Amino acid sequence: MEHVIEVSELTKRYGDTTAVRDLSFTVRPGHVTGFLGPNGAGKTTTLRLLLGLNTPTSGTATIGGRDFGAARRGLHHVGALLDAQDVHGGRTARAHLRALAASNGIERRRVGEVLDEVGLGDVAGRRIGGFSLGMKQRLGIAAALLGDPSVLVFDEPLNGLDPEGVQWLRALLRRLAAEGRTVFVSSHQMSEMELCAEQLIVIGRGELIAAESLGAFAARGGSQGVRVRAREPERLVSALLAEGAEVVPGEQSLSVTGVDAERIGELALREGVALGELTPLAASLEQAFMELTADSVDYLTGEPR
Ligand SMILES: Nc1ncnc2c1ncn2[C@@H]1O[C@H](COP(=O)(O)OP(=O)(O)OP(=O)(O)O)[C@@H](O)[C@H]1O
Repeated sequence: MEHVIEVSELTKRYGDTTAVRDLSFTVRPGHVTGFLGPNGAGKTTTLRLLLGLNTPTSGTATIGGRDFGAARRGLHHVGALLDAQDVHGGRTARAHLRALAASNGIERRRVGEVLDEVGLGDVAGRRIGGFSLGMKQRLGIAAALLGDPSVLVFDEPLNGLDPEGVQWLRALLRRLAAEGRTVFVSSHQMSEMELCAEQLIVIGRGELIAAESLGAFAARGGSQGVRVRAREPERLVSALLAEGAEVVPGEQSLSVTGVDAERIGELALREGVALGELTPLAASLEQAFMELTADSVDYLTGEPR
């Protein structure tokens, strides 16, 4: 319970705009949970409410059963990265982290440890103003890790990282979760999440679309049929059509829908047709995400839908 993020009937309105609407979900420790939604879906708003940086219009967002803003338990409990650009450019990376450590009662030696952890050890004495976005993301992650917290909240942390940086961060997120921490990471791109998140919270227009495992989410995309390759397919095609399947011949293979792979295998055996390939085609996570959020890739208006 100590590490659980609980959002309950959360609503945030800005004037006529409802950024988050009656949102409820739970994030548990032990695995990476991806927080997905198209631009403007309300992810940043939700994370700011969770961290006590804004006040909800109604509902609650708690960490470990308590309102994080009011509890003020600091970097030891929750480490967060919201906006990597929001740092004092005149300071060096080391000075920035030392100041944070001092104001949070964290030992100085942690500064060196987290700088090495995020790969900034060699540039610790350089001014942050000269850092690339990717380096600032790494610095923001170092700051979040400073207090060795049990809960980590990152808003779009993969933004600006190069491919090596993306791989590094995915591995770090997975490791932090495997250590038993709660790791909640937002992104507007499914492709960023599918290689590291095990659980997904998907929102659109401020409302919950899905809260489930990656596997369950992928299954929503449905089947895209079965690819079949056979040297002499004519008899198999007749048998498939007789079963009510739809068969679309391609250059090298057949695309079969309406009959599953197991039944196609049985029919091929019965007809004495040798198969070179029998591949059920699953819809990609990206497709499932696009389909489910298709109605929400629009900016919010004050008008009721
Ligand atoms: N301070 C604010 N005042 C007015 N409207 C706001 C404010 N903050 C957010 N909004 C609006 O609330 C909606 C949700 O924004 P939010 O930044 O939370 O979305 P997001 O999912 O994080 O999007 P992105 O991926 O683009 O960062 C948007 O329509 C945004 O314009």
